[in-house]
Amino acid sequence: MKAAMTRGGDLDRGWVYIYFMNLVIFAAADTRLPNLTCWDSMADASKDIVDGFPGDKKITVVFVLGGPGSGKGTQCAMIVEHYNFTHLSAGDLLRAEIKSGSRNGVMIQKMMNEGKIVPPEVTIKLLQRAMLDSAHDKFLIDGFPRDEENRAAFENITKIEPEFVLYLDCPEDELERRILSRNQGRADDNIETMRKRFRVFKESSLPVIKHYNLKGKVRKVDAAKPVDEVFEDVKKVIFVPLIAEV
Ligand SMILES: Nc1ncnc2c1ncn2[C@@H]1O[C@H](COP(=O)(O)OP(=O)(O)OP(=O)(O)O)[C@@H](O)[C@H]1O
Ligand SMILES: O=c1ccn([C@@H]2O[C@H](COP(=O)(O)O)[C@@H](O)[C@H]2O)c(=O)[nH]1
Repeated sequence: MKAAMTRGGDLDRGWVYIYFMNLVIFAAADTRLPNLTCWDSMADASKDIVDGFPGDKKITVVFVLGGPGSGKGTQCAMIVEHYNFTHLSAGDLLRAEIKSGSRNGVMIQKMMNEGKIVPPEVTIKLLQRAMLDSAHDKFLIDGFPRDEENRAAFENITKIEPEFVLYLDCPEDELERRILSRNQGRADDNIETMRKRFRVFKESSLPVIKHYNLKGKVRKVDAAKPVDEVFEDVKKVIFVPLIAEV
């Protein structure tokens, strides 16, 4: 009897064990639910980088490329005063991402400090969000795409090809002089990082310019001249024949 009771007790304990194990499994499944939801919402969050642009709105993009300090930001600011364009600087968007404390911030900061190019999925997502948030349909995209990987990814994801590329051509010694006297507190404006950035420009960004040149899409300007003279060339040679002044 005692043995039977014990066996019975063992059986009871067995059922209790199974019951609790089931509870644990259900509870575990339950705690996984928010994770699954989180994955779903992550998929949603990344949706905007894979779906191109909504509607039939025609988006006009001009890429503005040139070495570090060639005057991309300066010329873009002048262009938006005269033409109906919105200026998006890839570098500024990345710096804002660092400041926002996002989980990519540390990685972006490290890449920038070394003059390296941030992975396309990060930069394209920021650009695409900025374009979607804007009511505009004409964009000057400054400092992007920095390499062939970024160029191909941008075209594949957004289905946008630039109208043309504004290439600000400037020799290295002038770029160095400008960067070292810019005085905006940028961590990458020092001689060592500047040289790395220039090397990356030659090795990775020039092939992008060559790619578009083969398609007849590059408008090159001598950016070593004084600011106003560069703008005269930008204006007369490039924008006037193509786009009406506002
Ligand atoms: N044509 C020019 N002549 C002399 N100085 C210039 C000229 N254009 C811009 N600068 C100056 O050179 C510095 C770099 O210019 P800017 O920030 O416009 O270059 P950038 O190409 O946007 O640089 P980065 O790629 O590093 O962001 C600034 O201090 C700016 O005032
Ligand atoms: O498409 C881009 C643009 C920029 N970066 C990184 O940012 C720095 C600074 O860019 P600026 O255009 O000079 O403001 C650049 O050296 C890269 O490290 C990038 O990775 N991708």
